[in-house]
Amino acid sequence: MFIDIANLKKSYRTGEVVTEVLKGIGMKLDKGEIGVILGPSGSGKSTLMNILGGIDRGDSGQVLVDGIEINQLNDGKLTDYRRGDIGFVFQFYNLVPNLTVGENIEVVSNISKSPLNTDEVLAAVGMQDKKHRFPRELSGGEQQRVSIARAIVKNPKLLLCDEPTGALDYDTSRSILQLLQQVNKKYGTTILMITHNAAIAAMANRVFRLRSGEIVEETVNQTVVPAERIEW
Ligand SMILES: Nc1ncnc2c1ncn2[C@@H]1O[C@H](COP(=O)(O)OP(=O)(O)OP(=O)(O)O)[C@@H](O)[C@H]1O
Repeated sequence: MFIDIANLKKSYRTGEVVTEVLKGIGMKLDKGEIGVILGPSGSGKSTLMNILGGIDRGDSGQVLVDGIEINQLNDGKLTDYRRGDIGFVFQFYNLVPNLTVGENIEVVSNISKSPLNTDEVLAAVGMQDKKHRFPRELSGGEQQRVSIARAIVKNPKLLLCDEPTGALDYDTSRSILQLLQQVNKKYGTTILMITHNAAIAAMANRVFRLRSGEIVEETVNQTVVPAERIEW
């Protein structure tokens, strides 16, 4: 099992008030699979993703990723894990505005242990012709393609996507989802994606429904639907 989470709990304290955000989460995902986390606003999706990505820590429970118990790593090791093993894609692309597309990718590949080739990755996301453009000269969908290229150039073990199509129109969203499925096939990258959109669940191997900090339903899709055939 590539991701194996058991009884994960997380609370936040604001002044005197303690809010239990994750109440004993258990979930598993195999290597090379696509997982989708569905759930309403405030259900704990980003908190779970942040713990898996080494941005935050759980209070208790097990978070095994590729055999590493990340909840037990010291700060330095957790940073290495986050930098080396995890690719992030967010709703807003967070590209560096005064760097070109190629440079945005190279700042990551330059500090990676075994990066993929920048031109190869740009070709994989269909952006090879825009290498010398600046982010402001690109559409939202194109910027998201670049942010996916930047996430995969380090050849991450796990790609975490938080509402990757949240800011995009229908057709562009579908092309980005298609791209994520292609990345999953081409590089064998395990992908975990947060979304509000239940229709997107059809493209995943496993679907986890989160409500108030608990997984209330897990579905295994026997047939994974290609993103270009998903409609909503
Ligand atoms: N750093 C923090 N300090 C205090 N409370 C927090 C913190 N981060 C998250 N929370 C609270 O934890 C709960 C879950 O937040 P989280 O961002 O994980 O939800 P979400 O499912 O991702 O929501 P959304 O879909 O709106 O992004 C919310 O009630 C939020 O206010």
